[in-house]
Amino acid sequence: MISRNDCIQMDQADDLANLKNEFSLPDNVIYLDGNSLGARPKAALTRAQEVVTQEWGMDLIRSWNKAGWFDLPSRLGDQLAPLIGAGRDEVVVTDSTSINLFKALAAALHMQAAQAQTASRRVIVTERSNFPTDVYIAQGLSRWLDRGYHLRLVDAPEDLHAAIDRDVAVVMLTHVNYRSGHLLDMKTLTAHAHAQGAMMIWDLAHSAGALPVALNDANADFAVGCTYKYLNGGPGSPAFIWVAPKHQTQFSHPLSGWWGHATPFTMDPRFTPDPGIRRALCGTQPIVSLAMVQAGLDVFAKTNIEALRRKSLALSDLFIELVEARCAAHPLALVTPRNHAQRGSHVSITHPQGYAVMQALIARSVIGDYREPEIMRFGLTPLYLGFTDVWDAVEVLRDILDRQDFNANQSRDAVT
Ligand SMILES: Cc1ncc(COP(=O)(O)O)c(C=O)c1O
Ligand SMILES: Nc1ccccc1C(=O)C[C@H](N)C(=O)O
Repeated sequence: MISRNDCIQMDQADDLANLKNEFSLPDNVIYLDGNSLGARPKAALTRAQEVVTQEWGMDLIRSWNKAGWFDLPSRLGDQLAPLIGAGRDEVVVTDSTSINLFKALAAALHMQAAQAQTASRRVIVTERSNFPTDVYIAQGLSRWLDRGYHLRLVDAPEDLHAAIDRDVAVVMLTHVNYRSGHLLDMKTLTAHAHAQGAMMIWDLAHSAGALPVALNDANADFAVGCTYKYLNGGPGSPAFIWVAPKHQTQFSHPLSGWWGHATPFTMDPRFTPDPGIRRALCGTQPIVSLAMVQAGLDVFAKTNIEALRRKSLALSDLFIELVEARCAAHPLALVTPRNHAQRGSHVSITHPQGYAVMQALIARSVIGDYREPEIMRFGLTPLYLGFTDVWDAVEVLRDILDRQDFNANQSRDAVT
């Protein structure tokens, strides 16, 4: 069995170990929640100071031009694009994932309704276990359109193929499931959706910055995702939206605000969409928060996503192996697939007292989170975690379980 010393040696041999220095993390905390809120890049503080004191404080309104605030959604989109297999002028960083999904779904339904072969289709396919906001947005939009659109909720990844048939207008899937950590095969599912005449939207919330994504190669239609998880943009930092180049001129969504206009400062009462990806914008962006996204993205310029993926899988393999070996006496069950091709960058494990056990871990500075039902989630973020951290985290888990050192009557916080 792997020892702590082995882990120390693995850290010493790890080319990516230095990247941890790019982040500010409290001493003695083992942070296993980068899948929900990424750690703070050190550069974020300097950047925030610059934006607040110089750009806002001194340059005031001039910063929309001088500091490039107005172009920031596109500049950051271009910087993010290579991480998701997209090109220049294909991505903007803006709004929230929920809102971007609304735009993408509205645009996809609109495009399908405009084609004779697909106009009568009314089914939107997603997974029942998708992150609830995705399901809610699709339900909300369907209700609002009032044209009979409805969701087909699929219960298991292996049932997706059969559920995507010729009644389907749009398939809307999350690449890595927030709860199970299950990674879907983007290329195969996209090809199948297209073969059935459906359009394909991917939510990359748990894959952007966590593993290589190849949107153009997979021939996907639209994608959205957030920047506050593996991209380390900060709490509530704006999300992104990608529109395949071939769809950009038809991409039309109902949130046609002035930032999506071709010439916003002509103040024309008629809406003429920007010819390119900026038509996906709506209105004024939270510049201070948006500026932090750059600090997160800059870290990726110092490494590459393939190397990060290799380390992420090595960390999650180690975590699974150690939990199974050291906590074998306890009622734990692995939810996340063992197969690398089906695993994202977090590992989910159930325990009947999952919430209480997670609170006990957090009290001992091993920070993960909890999702219903009974799931403890552990994010294995290769940018700032080492192999010894994994060993130490499992040791704390073992100790808590062996000594039953958790409070089964633990009351729930608002955020779990
Ligand atoms: C798959 C997925 N989509 C969307 C979201 C969140 O969307 P929003 O940032 O709009 O709250 C999350 C997590 O919060 C998520 O896991
Ligand atoms: N945005 C948040 C705000 C508060 C608490 C959690 C989140 C998350 O991002 C949850 C995450 N999407 C999840 O996979 O559970």
